[in-house]
Amino acid sequence: MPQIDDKLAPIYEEVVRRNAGEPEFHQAVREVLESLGRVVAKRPDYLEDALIERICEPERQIIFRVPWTDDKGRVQINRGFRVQFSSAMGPYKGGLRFHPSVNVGIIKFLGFEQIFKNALTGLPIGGGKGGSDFDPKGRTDGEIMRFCQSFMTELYRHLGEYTDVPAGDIGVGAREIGYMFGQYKRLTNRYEAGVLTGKGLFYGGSLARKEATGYGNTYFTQAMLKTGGTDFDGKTVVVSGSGNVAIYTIEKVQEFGGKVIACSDSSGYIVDEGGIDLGLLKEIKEVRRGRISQYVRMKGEGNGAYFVKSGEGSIWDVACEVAMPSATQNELTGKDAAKLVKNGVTAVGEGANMPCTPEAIRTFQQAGVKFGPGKAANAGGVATSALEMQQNASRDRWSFEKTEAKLAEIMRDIHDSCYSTAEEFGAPGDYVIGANIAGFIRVAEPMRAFGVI
Ligand SMILES: NC(=O)C1=CN([C@@H]2O[C@H](COP(=O)(O)OP(=O)(O)OC[C@H]3O[C@@H](n4cnc5c(N)ncnc54)[C@H](O)[C@@H]3O)[C@@H](O)[C@H]2O)C=CC1
Ligand SMILES: O=C(O)CCC(=O)C(=O)O
Repeated sequence: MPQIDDKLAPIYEEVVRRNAGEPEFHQAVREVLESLGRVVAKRPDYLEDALIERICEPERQIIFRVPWTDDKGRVQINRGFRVQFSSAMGPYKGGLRFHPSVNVGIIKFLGFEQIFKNALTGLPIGGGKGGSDFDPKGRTDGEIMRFCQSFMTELYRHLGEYTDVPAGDIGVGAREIGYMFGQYKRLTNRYEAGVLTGKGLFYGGSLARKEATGYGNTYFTQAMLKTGGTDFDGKTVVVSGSGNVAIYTIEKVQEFGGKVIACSDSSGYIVDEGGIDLGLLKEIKEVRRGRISQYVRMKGEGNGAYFVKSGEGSIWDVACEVAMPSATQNELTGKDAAKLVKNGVTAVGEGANMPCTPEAIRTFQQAGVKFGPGKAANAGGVATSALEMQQNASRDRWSFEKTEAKLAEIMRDIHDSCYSTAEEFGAPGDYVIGANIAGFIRVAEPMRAFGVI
């Protein structure tokens, strides 16, 4: 297991002590601190003024009650969160997650990752994350609307285009952003378009934001493949998940000539050896909001597609050359990684946040698999959110082509800065170290300029 430098180990111990029972947050902090040993060896001044300790402590954490009424007239209670982690680079920026597994530790890990990810984009956005333990599964539009309105009725006072700008994440897409924007507008009596991103195209949303995270991961992974003189063309690819990130990863990989043969949801995974039919997948997931097993039923018997129920196998048992985990944290374990390596995987691009466990990352890196960590590889979503903010601030609207071209350029820049930073700090080819160090330096500099705050 990689070690934390002696000078940084007490910081990690204090994070664990102060944030007891939050293993995902510990995991995210540990990975960054493991990388930073190389930085403080060269630049011991970064140890001054508790700068690293301050990065590990959120600027503000908000936890609130969200009461709402279901369709049967019963009052339901959920818990809402917003962790405003770092405003060193700009207003807090990061998504909202609605999922029953949400707790403060999950939101803190996501907010912490977001600081470095947002810094890597080179755009002026700080790091934050929020959400609720609300489960949207099986809820009607009316229930979703009442929940979103209640959630925003508390959260609105902490937001603003210069303060904190949320967007979507798991369980939060254009429908939820629409309800929340409507309630924000009503409560504040302000048409403040830049307060949320991922908005619908009729009221200030950006073209290509919906596609951006999946497309961005595909651009990043393509850049990694190119360092080995290859690309997606003709490669077999597995993408976990079947939500926003997964769908638009599949779309771009197919455009680049790759063949995506499997995807999943929390009920299980499907394999289609002929290549996923994206039109059918979108119909099931974006229109019907259905389960992934419907793919096999709708495709019809004898068409080479099959479904494996959750618990009866893992999507990572499916052999592929490129793996793009795009569902949730710690979904790909050391055992899964060993299986993928045995089956010939050559590159992994993380679409989700922290989908690979530390053991999985180690297994990939030791086997020489090119590994793109989420905070770099999936930064295209938040980068395009920042482009949405630019369009809102200038009352402008860019074409899909212009926005995607900027996204592609940002992803190439992120790739190149991770690659060159890893080399500079003596770890060539290690994108984890490259991303952590490049992101850290960008945040550390303004923090020092601001003094002890
Ligand atoms: N939406 C965005 O722009 C960005 C999202 N991400 C990350 O990408 C991942 C996916 O997010 P979205 O596609 O936006 O969410 P989504 O809600 O559209 O889709 C999530 C997908 O993951 C699956 N999933 C969730 N929990 C699971 C579990 N425990 N086991 C198996 N499958 C599970 C769901 O069934 C669904 O297919 C998350 O880790 C999110 O934090 C990262 C950067 C930006
Ligand atoms: O677009 C955004 O502001 C947030 C995207 C996000 O939540 C993420 O990058 O994980």
